[in-house]
Amino acid sequence: MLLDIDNLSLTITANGLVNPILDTVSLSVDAGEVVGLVGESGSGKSTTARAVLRLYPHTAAVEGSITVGGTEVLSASRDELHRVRSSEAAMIHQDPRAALNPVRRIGDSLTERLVHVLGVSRSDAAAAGLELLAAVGIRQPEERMRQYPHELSGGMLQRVVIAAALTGQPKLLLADEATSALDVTTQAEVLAILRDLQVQRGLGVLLITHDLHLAAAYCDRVYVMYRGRIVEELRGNDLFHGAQHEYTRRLLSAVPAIGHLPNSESRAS
Ligand SMILES: Nc1ncnc2c1ncn2[C@@H]1O[C@H](COP(=O)(O)OP(=O)(O)OP(=O)(O)O)[C@@H](O)[C@H]1O
Repeated sequence: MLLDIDNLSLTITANGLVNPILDTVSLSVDAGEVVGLVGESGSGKSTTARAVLRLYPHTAAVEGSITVGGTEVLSASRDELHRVRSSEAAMIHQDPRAALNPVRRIGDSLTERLVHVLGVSRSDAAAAGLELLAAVGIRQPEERMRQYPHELSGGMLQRVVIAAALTGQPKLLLADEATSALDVTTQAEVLAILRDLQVQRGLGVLLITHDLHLAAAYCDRVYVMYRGRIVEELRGNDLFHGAQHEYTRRLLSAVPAIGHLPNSESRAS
Protein backbone atom coordinates (compact mmCIF):
# COMPACT_ATOMS: atom_id res chain seq x y z
CA MET A 1 0.00 0.00 0.00
CA LEU A 2 1.34 3.43 -0.93
CA LEU A 3 -0.33 5.35 1.91
CA ASP A 4 -1.59 3.60 5.00
CA ILE A 5 -3.09 5.58 7.85
CA ASP A 6 -3.93 3.36 10.78
CA ASN A 7 -5.87 4.48 13.85
CA LEU A 8 -4.60 8.04 13.67
CA SER A 9 -5.73 10.21 16.57
CA LEU A 10 -4.63 13.81 16.95
CA THR A 11 -5.31 16.48 19.55
CA ILE A 12 -4.17 20.09 19.52
CA THR A 13 -3.70 21.97 22.77
CA ALA A 14 -4.54 25.66 22.60
CA ASN A 15 -4.97 28.04 25.55
CA GLY A 16 -4.67 25.11 27.94
CA LEU A 17 -7.52 23.25 26.25
CA VAL A 18 -6.99 19.89 24.56
CA ASN A 19 -8.99 19.83 21.33
CA PRO A 20 -9.63 16.41 19.82
CA ILE A 21 -9.27 16.82 16.03
CA LEU A 22 -8.84 13.29 14.65
CA ASP A 23 -10.21 10.13 16.24
CA THR A 24 -8.88 6.71 15.14
CA VAL A 25 -8.76 7.61 11.43
CA SER A 26 -7.81 4.72 9.16
CA LEU A 27 -7.54 5.05 5.39
CA SER A 28 -5.36 3.83 2.57
CA VAL A 29 -4.39 4.82 -0.96
CA ASP A 30 -2.82 2.32 -3.33
CA ALA A 31 -0.52 3.20 -6.23
CA GLY A 32 -2.60 4.17 -9.24
CA GLU A 33 -5.68 4.80 -7.12
CA VAL A 34 -7.70 8.01 -6.68
CA VAL A 35 -9.25 8.14 -3.24
CA GLY A 36 -11.64 10.86 -2.12
CA LEU A 37 -11.95 12.34 1.35
CA VAL A 38 -15.22 14.23 1.84
CA GLY A 39 -17.01 15.75 4.81
CA GLU A 40 -18.24 19.07 6.10
CA SER A 41 -15.97 21.98 6.90
CA GLY A 42 -13.93 21.36 10.06
CA SER A 43 -14.35 17.58 9.97
CA GLY A 44 -10.56 17.06 9.83
CA LYS A 45 -9.81 16.40 6.14
CA SER A 46 -6.91 18.86 5.79
CA THR A 47 -5.46 17.89 9.16
CA THR A 48 -5.39 14.27 7.97
CA ALA A 49 -3.61 15.20 4.72
CA ARG A 50 -1.10 17.47 6.48
CA ALA A 51 -0.33 14.74 9.01
CA VAL A 52 0.88 12.57 6.11
CA LEU A 53 3.77 15.05 5.72
CA ARG A 54 4.02 15.40 9.53
CA LEU A 55 2.82 18.96 9.30
CA TYR A 56 1.00 19.84 12.49
CA PRO A 57 1.52 22.37 15.28
CA HIS A 58 4.06 21.59 17.99
CA THR A 59 1.19 21.44 20.50
CA ALA A 60 -0.30 18.45 18.68
CA ALA A 61 -0.29 15.01 20.29
CA VAL A 62 -0.47 12.20 17.77
CA GLU A 63 -1.12 8.48 18.09
CA GLY A 64 -1.39 5.73 15.51
CA SER A 65 0.58 5.09 12.36
CA ILE A 66 1.07 6.68 8.93
CA THR A 67 3.22 4.90 6.40
CA VAL A 68 4.15 6.34 3.00
CA GLY A 69 5.83 3.79 0.74
CA GLY A 70 6.55 1.72 3.84
CA THR A 71 8.20 4.56 5.81
CA GLU A 72 6.60 5.29 9.17
CA VAL A 73 6.15 9.05 9.00
CA LEU A 74 5.30 9.69 12.65
CA SER A 75 8.60 8.32 13.95
CA ALA A 76 10.74 9.02 10.84
CA SER A 77 14.22 10.48 11.26
CA ARG A 78 14.96 13.91 9.77
CA ASP A 79 16.49 12.31 6.67
CA GLU A 80 13.60 9.91 6.16
CA LEU A 81 11.07 12.71 6.58
CA HIS A 82 13.03 14.83 4.12
CA ARG A 83 12.88 11.99 1.59
CA VAL A 84 9.13 11.52 2.08
CA ARG A 85 8.50 15.26 1.61
CA SER A 86 10.89 15.74 -1.30
CA SER A 87 10.30 12.64 -3.38
CA GLU A 88 7.51 10.40 -2.01
CA ALA A 89 4.51 12.66 -1.44
CA ALA A 90 3.53 16.16 -2.52
CA MET A 91 0.63 18.40 -1.61
CA ILE A 92 -1.39 20.72 -3.83
CA HIS A 93 -3.54 23.38 -2.17
CA GLN A 94 -6.57 25.34 -3.22
CA ASP A 95 -4.95 28.69 -3.89
CA PRO A 96 -2.08 28.59 -6.39
CA ARG A 97 -1.29 32.27 -5.77
CA ALA A 98 -0.51 31.47 -2.13
CA ALA A 99 1.70 28.56 -3.19
CA LEU A 100 3.89 30.64 -5.52
CA ASN A 101 6.14 33.50 -4.50
CA PRO A 102 4.73 36.58 -6.33
CA VAL A 103 8.15 38.17 -6.86
CA ARG A 104 9.85 35.09 -8.29
CA ARG A 105 9.68 33.96 -11.88
CA ILE A 106 7.66 30.80 -12.61
CA GLY A 107 10.84 29.03 -13.71
CA ASP A 108 12.58 29.72 -10.39
CA SER A 109 9.61 28.48 -8.35
CA LEU A 110 9.36 25.42 -10.53
CA THR A 111 13.01 24.41 -10.34
CA GLU A 112 13.59 25.40 -6.70
CA ARG A 113 13.00 21.94 -5.24
CA LEU A 114 15.18 20.30 -7.88
CA VAL A 115 18.12 22.64 -7.35
CA HIS A 116 18.02 23.26 -3.60
CA VAL A 117 16.49 20.04 -2.28
CA LEU A 118 17.46 17.40 -4.79
CA GLY A 119 20.81 18.92 -5.83
CA VAL A 120 20.12 18.91 -9.59
CA SER A 121 22.19 21.33 -11.72
CA ARG A 122 20.41 24.53 -12.85
CA SER A 123 20.49 23.57 -16.52
CA ASP A 124 19.10 20.08 -15.90
CA ALA A 125 16.47 21.57 -13.57
CA ALA A 126 15.45 24.07 -16.27
CA ALA A 127 15.11 21.25 -18.82
CA ALA A 128 13.03 19.22 -16.36
CA GLY A 129 10.90 22.30 -15.63
CA LEU A 130 10.15 22.80 -19.31
CA GLU A 131 9.22 19.16 -19.67
CA LEU A 132 6.87 19.35 -16.69
CA LEU A 133 5.18 22.51 -17.95
CA ALA A 134 4.55 20.76 -21.25
CA ALA A 135 3.23 17.71 -19.34
CA VAL A 136 0.59 19.87 -17.61
CA GLY A 137 -0.51 21.26 -20.97
CA ILE A 138 1.21 24.67 -20.87
CA ARG A 139 2.08 26.00 -24.29
CA GLN A 140 5.19 28.12 -24.90
CA PRO A 141 6.77 26.85 -21.67
CA GLU A 142 10.02 28.83 -22.25
CA GLU A 143 8.08 32.08 -22.17
CA ARG A 144 6.06 31.01 -19.10
CA MET A 145 9.25 30.17 -17.21
CA ARG A 146 10.29 33.83 -17.48
CA GLN A 147 6.94 35.22 -16.32
CA TYR A 148 5.72 36.14 -12.84
CA PRO A 149 2.60 34.63 -11.20
CA HIS A 150 0.47 37.76 -11.75
CA GLU A 151 0.91 37.35 -15.51
CA LEU A 152 -0.84 33.94 -15.53
CA SER A 153 -4.49 33.00 -15.03
CA GLY A 154 -5.61 30.97 -12.01
CA GLY A 155 -6.00 27.80 -14.07
CA MET A 156 -2.55 28.23 -15.60
CA LEU A 157 -1.03 28.83 -12.16
CA GLN A 158 -2.65 25.72 -10.73
CA ARG A 159 -1.04 23.76 -13.58
CA VAL A 160 2.31 25.30 -12.60
CA VAL A 161 1.69 24.23 -9.00
CA ILE A 162 0.91 20.68 -10.15
CA ALA A 163 4.10 20.71 -12.25
CA ALA A 164 6.08 21.95 -9.23
CA ALA A 165 4.57 19.19 -7.06
CA LEU A 166 5.75 16.63 -9.61
CA THR A 167 9.39 17.80 -9.68
CA GLY A 168 10.49 15.28 -7.04
CA GLN A 169 8.65 12.51 -8.93
CA PRO A 170 6.37 11.72 -5.99
CA LYS A 171 4.24 8.58 -5.98
CA LEU A 172 1.52 10.16 -3.84
CA LEU A 173 -0.34 13.43 -4.44
CA LEU A 174 -2.35 15.02 -1.64
CA ALA A 175 -4.79 17.34 -3.42
CA ASP A 176 -6.54 19.55 -0.86
CA GLU A 177 -9.44 21.28 -2.64
CA ALA A 178 -6.96 21.67 -5.50
CA THR A 179 -9.52 22.81 -8.06
CA SER A 180 -12.19 24.47 -5.87
CA ALA A 181 -11.04 28.02 -6.58
CA LEU A 182 -11.28 27.57 -10.36
CA ASP A 183 -14.25 28.21 -12.61
CA VAL A 184 -16.10 25.11 -13.80
CA THR A 185 -14.47 24.89 -17.24
CA THR A 186 -10.94 25.45 -15.93
CA GLN A 187 -11.62 23.00 -13.11
CA ALA A 188 -12.56 20.33 -15.67
CA GLU A 189 -9.37 21.03 -17.66
CA VAL A 190 -7.13 20.83 -14.60
CA LEU A 191 -8.86 17.66 -13.38
CA ALA A 192 -8.38 16.06 -16.81
CA ILE A 193 -4.66 16.90 -16.71
CA LEU A 194 -4.39 15.52 -13.19
CA ARG A 195 -6.12 12.33 -14.32
CA ASP A 196 -3.76 11.93 -17.31
CA LEU A 197 -0.70 12.41 -15.11
CA GLN A 198 -2.10 10.06 -12.50
CA VAL A 199 -2.63 7.30 -15.07
CA GLN A 200 0.68 7.86 -16.90
CA ARG A 201 2.73 7.89 -13.70
CA GLY A 202 0.65 5.41 -11.69
CA LEU A 203 0.22 8.01 -8.96
CA GLY A 204 -1.87 7.48 -5.87
CA VAL A 205 -4.05 10.54 -5.21
CA LEU A 206 -5.86 11.54 -2.03
CA LEU A 207 -8.44 14.05 -3.25
CA ILE A 208 -10.01 16.24 -0.60
CA THR A 209 -13.15 17.91 -1.84
CA HIS A 210 -16.47 19.41 -0.80
CA ASP A 211 -17.87 18.48 -4.18
CA LEU A 212 -19.64 15.14 -3.82
CA HIS A 213 -20.48 14.94 -7.54
CA LEU A 214 -16.78 15.31 -8.29
CA ALA A 215 -15.85 12.69 -5.68
CA ALA A 216 -18.38 10.24 -7.12
CA ALA A 217 -17.24 10.77 -10.71
CA TYR A 218 -13.50 11.01 -10.16
CA CYS A 219 -12.61 8.69 -7.30
CA ASP A 220 -12.21 4.93 -7.15
CA ARG A 221 -13.09 4.98 -3.46
CA VAL A 222 -14.38 7.69 -1.15
CA TYR A 223 -14.04 8.06 2.63
CA VAL A 224 -16.62 10.14 4.45
CA MET A 225 -15.36 12.08 7.46
CA TYR A 226 -17.46 13.47 10.28
CA ARG A 227 -16.14 15.19 13.39
CA GLY A 228 -12.66 13.74 13.07
CA ARG A 229 -13.76 10.18 12.31
CA ILE A 230 -14.13 8.16 9.14
CA VAL A 231 -17.78 7.11 9.24
CA GLU A 232 -18.06 5.38 5.89
CA GLU A 233 -16.03 4.09 2.94
CA LEU A 234 -17.72 3.65 -0.44
CA ARG A 235 -16.79 3.04 -4.03
CA GLY A 236 -17.05 6.31 -5.96
CA ASN A 237 -19.78 4.80 -8.13
CA ASP A 238 -21.81 3.92 -5.03
CA LEU A 239 -21.54 7.26 -3.27
CA PHE A 240 -24.96 8.59 -4.26
CA HIS A 241 -27.00 5.43 -3.85
CA GLY A 242 -25.03 3.13 -1.58
CA ALA A 243 -24.53 5.30 1.51
CA GLN A 244 -25.46 3.53 4.73
CA HIS A 245 -24.39 6.00 7.37
CA GLU A 246 -26.91 8.61 8.51
CA TYR A 247 -24.33 11.42 8.21
CA THR A 248 -23.40 10.49 4.61
CA ARG A 249 -27.08 10.52 3.68
CA ARG A 250 -27.51 13.95 5.25
CA LEU A 251 -24.43 15.21 3.42
CA LEU A 252 -25.78 13.86 0.14
CA SER A 253 -29.25 15.27 0.70
CA ALA A 254 -27.70 18.73 1.07
CA VAL A 255 -26.28 18.50 -2.48
CA PRO A 256 -28.59 20.14 -5.03
CA ALA A 257 -29.39 17.61 -7.75
CA ILE A 258 -28.98 18.96 -11.26
CA GLY A 259 -32.46 19.91 -12.49
CA HIS A 260 -33.71 20.46 -8.94
CA LEU A 261 -32.08 23.80 -8.25
CA PRO A 262 -34.51 26.39 -6.93
CA ASN A 263 -35.47 28.78 -9.72
CA SER A 264 -35.83 32.50 -9.24
CA GLU A 265 -39.63 32.25 -8.98
CA SER A 266 -39.63 29.71 -6.17
CA ARG A 267 -36.90 31.65 -4.36
CA ALA A 268 -38.96 34.82 -4.62
CA SER A 269 -42.15 33.19 -3.32
N1 LIG B 1 -3.46 24.65 14.17
C1 LIG B 1 -4.64 24.40 14.71
N2 LIG B 1 -4.94 24.76 15.98
C2 LIG B 1 -6.14 24.50 16.54
N3 LIG B 1 -7.15 23.89 15.88
C3 LIG B 1 -6.94 23.53 14.62
C4 LIG B 1 -5.68 23.76 13.95
N4 LIG B 1 -5.78 23.27 12.69
C5 LIG B 1 -7.03 22.77 12.56
N5 LIG B 1 -7.72 22.93 13.72
C6 LIG B 1 -9.10 22.50 13.95
O1 LIG B 1 -9.22 21.17 13.52
C7 LIG B 1 -10.51 20.93 12.98
C8 LIG B 1 -10.37 20.29 11.62
O2 LIG B 1 -9.83 21.25 10.71
P1 LIG B 1 -9.49 20.86 9.22
O3 LIG B 1 -8.94 22.08 8.55
O4 LIG B 1 -8.67 19.63 9.20
O5 LIG B 1 -10.93 20.53 8.65
P2 LIG B 1 -11.41 20.35 7.14
O6 LIG B 1 -12.35 19.20 7.13
O7 LIG B 1 -10.24 20.28 6.24
O8 LIG B 1 -12.20 21.71 6.90
P3 LIG B 1 -12.34 22.57 5.54
O9 LIG B 1 -13.16 21.72 4.63
O10 LIG B 1 -13.05 23.81 5.99
O11 LIG B 1 -10.95 22.84 5.04
C9 LIG B 1 -11.23 22.27 12.95
O12 LIG B 1 -12.09 22.34 14.07
C10 LIG B 1 -10.11 23.26 13.08
O13 LIG B 1 -10.55 24.43 13.74
